Amino acid sequence: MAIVAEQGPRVIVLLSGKRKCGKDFLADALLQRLSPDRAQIVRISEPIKRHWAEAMGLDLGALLGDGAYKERYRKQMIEWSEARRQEDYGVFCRAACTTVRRSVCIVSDVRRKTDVRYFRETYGPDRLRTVRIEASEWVRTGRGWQFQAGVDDVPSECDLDDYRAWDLVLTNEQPDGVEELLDRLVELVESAYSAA
Ligand SMILES: Nc1ncnc2c1ncn2[C@@H]1O[C@H](COP(=O)(O)OP(=O)(O)OP(=O)(O)O)[C@@H](O)[C@H]1O
Repeated sequence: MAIVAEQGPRVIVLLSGKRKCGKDFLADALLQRLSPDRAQIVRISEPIKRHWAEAMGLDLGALLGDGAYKERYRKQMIEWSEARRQEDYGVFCRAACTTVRRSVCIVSDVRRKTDVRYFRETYGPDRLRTVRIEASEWVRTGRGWQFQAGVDDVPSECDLDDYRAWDLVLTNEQPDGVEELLDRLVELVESAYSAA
């Protein structure tokens, strides 16, 4: 039986979606709207990339960015991290959360049902809000997405495709529609904040 943390953030927003749907983009924009004094972004992939950068002598900053560099190592990182998760499904969520200091935590790369489970068990369901970001393959291709076997057809990309309990589903396709998406995200956070 998991023990729910009494301390920690007042609201946790979990962002999920296919590659290049705009998870990082919207997380950054939401952070600016809420203010970095109050909110922060947490990436479950950060401890994975840190491990890889150290073990392989790679550039951690480039691995964390949205450029081509991380794509070179994505498949290997997925395989390595999958093996670690088999032993302990919360291993990377726990490691990523050691940096949590602010009252609103935006987790920008939720990929598995066990990620959602970890946050629900650790912080309790009342503080949690889940968001699915959608964009068509056409739009994602325009942002640099290309199908890659071993990346786009494995659980890290597909495990949440059949999850239906999202608190909010957003379509992020229009550059001029961002303000409306942010309004809806802020509303979700503020309602959770006042209820907490
Ligand atoms: N609404 C938008 N308007 C303009 N550019 C956008 C929008 N959404 C995303 N982008 C751009 O598309 C690219 C991919 O977005 P982003 O890196 O946020 O995707 P992601 O879902 O985090 O991808 P990955 O899963 O590969 O990390 C980035 O260059 C980002 O700036």
